[in-house]
Amino acid sequence: MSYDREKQVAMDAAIAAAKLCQQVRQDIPQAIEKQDKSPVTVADFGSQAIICKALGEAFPDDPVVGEEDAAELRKPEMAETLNKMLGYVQSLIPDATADRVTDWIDRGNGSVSPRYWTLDPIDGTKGFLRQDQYAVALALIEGGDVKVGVLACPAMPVGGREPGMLYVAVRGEGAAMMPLAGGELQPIQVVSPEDAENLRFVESVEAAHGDQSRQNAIAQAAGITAESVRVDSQAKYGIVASGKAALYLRLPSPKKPDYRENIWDHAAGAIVVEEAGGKVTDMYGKPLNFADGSKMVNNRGVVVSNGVLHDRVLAVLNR
Ligand SMILES: Nc1ncnc2c1ncn2[C@@H]1O[C@H](COP(=O)(O)OS(=O)(=O)O)[C@@H](OP(=O)(O)O)[C@H]1O
Ligand SMILES: [Mg+2]
Ligand SMILES: [Mg+2]
Ligand SMILES: [Mg+2]
Repeated sequence: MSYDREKQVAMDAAIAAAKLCQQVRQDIPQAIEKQDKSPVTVADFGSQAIICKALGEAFPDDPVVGEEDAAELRKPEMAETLNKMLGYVQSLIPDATADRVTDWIDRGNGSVSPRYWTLDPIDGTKGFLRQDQYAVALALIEGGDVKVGVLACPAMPVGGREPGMLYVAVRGEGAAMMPLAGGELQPIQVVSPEDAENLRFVESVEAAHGDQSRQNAIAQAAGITAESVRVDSQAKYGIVASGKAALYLRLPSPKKPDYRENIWDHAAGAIVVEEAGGKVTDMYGKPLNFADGSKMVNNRGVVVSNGVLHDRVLAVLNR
């Protein structure tokens, strides 16, 4: 079956959401604290609204499993935030209203199903707030297999031009990237073992999201001598997929041994790397499970590589 329409709708929606995010970021957004103490901004909500609206119109039967929901925003004390967010959405969708945007956001409260989308409207909210990297991440999953993935990375450097790169993949069709400012999709490939300059590894900026000392020790033992490059969000998957790094390691934080990864933090990135010729598993070599729920309860950590390095990294990790 062809996923041309899914790919196009997902790309257009992610590009529109990325525009909103960049507009919000120019105005120096405020962080709102969620119940789990993690930050969210009007851009996270606006991005989810725009993408869920587009998916709802194009694929009304598809559930969307998104990170955010509008319950807090509907509270009277959040009226100012809601209004601010609405203003940004209206710059792209003039007939948006407060009721409509909150409904669009809540389309993201769907459940994992035989066919569903998963959405992280801003992955790397902390990076977004720091003016560093972040990604709008959207993936279509069917029968537990990711079929389409789109990653918009509005802050990704694009040699000499306005920053912003879009990465996209369809199962069986390869991966490609395109500057967000416009241009053609260009096929991408993971790095080959001969390309010593790009045999570096990437990890999260936030120390609490992984185990940086172990990540560095494992990468060294697997033969990567250069220091890690720390990047926020699924931009790390885009960097591996486009051959700018050979490895992305995300090992469980010793401080949060019970943390389980969310599907929306990995699905889009995973297909982009796989279709660029790389490999993605958990730290024990198990495939990431997108079939059972919004958390990958039976996976621990994530190993993303150019493929060639993968077995060596797993061997070092599990010896
Ligand atoms: N303890 C712990 N362990 C692992 N992962 C965690 C943890 N806490 C949060 N998160 C998730 O990390 C998402 C941000 O991605 P990164 O960690 O790759 O980027 S960053 O460098 O930390 O910004 C972040 O995604 P967003 O909430 O979309 O920003 C979280 O879902
Ligand atoms: Mg978050
Ligand atoms: Mg995330
Ligand atoms: Mg997020």
